[in-house]
Amino acid sequence: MIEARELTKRYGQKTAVNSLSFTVEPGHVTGFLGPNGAGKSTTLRMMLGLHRPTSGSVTINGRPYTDRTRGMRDVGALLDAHHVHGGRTARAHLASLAVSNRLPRRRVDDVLEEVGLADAGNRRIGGYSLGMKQRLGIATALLGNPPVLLFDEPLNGLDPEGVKWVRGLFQRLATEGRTVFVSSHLMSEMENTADSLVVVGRGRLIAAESLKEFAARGTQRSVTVRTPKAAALHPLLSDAGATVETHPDDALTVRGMSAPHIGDIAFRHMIPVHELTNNNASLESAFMELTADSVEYAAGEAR
Ligand SMILES: Nc1ncnc2c1ncn2[C@@H]1O[C@H](COP(=O)(O)OP(=O)(O)OP(=O)(O)O)[C@@H](O)[C@H]1O
Repeated sequence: MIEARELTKRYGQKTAVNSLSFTVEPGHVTGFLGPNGAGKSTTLRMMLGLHRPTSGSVTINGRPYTDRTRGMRDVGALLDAHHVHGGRTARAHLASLAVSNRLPRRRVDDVLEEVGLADAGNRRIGGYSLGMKQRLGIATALLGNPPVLLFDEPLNGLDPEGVKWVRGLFQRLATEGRTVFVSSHLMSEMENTADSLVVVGRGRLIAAESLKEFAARGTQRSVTVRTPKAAALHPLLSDAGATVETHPDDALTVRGMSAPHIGDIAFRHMIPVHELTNNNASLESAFMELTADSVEYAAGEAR
């Protein structure tokens, strides 16, 4: 389990991480989500002891990372897929890590196989695509077979097949009982990857809950109505108190009124309705709404 308590990091006047408290449980893929500059990388670096918190703490299974002696056997991480020596082969890169961390050499072949780089293992990393570098970064994180895994933007640069593979891998690692913490600035990436979320905006915690609970926070529910008489229906709905937006393809987006109520009004005025669809609050809209609030809130503060 990962536990952040009042975790804060300031760089001079800039507060990159602001009193963050959350826990990340084993057995789940937890998404760490926030717009660019929200403080995700800084938080991950503090988890790994690469940055010292200004105040507060973050522990992994009860201890700060810097107290740990088992290194890659305890925690595996992918921070920056580019941060590898391009002149080496992937196999040599992993082998040197295995030696310095006293890991069995066979782990190198195991993880190359696991990430689909077995055939490319003897090629120089400099010639790798971004997607291949991400796979190598994931292989590096897995090398020590650790119970806790941290990934910073691991889906970046992967093609759709690669994204599907990573999702399957993360789910499997979680099913094995590991703690899997994955950052992204895109809700669309997390939607089918994570089952829990820690959402941050401008260094502050916005939410720490399941994906389902997070989606329910979105308030922007709407109904799509398609009718050849959109121009006639629009004022009828507005007069009844709805907020209506017109689209060029005979469609209206209606807020503040239920689908049955809209249907009844149309029926009373003999207006044919070809479509009446509830648009439930999506994760994306919940994310946009909640992070927009955090930006406004933070913009008013001295930072
Ligand atoms: N070494 C540093 N010195 C000064 N400011 C920093 C430093 N590192 C990060 N910051 C600032 O702290 C804030 C948080 O940055 P961080 O990289 O942690 O965000 P992020 O959520 O990972 O963003 P992204 O999705 O863009 O990677 C940003 O405003 C960034 O400019």
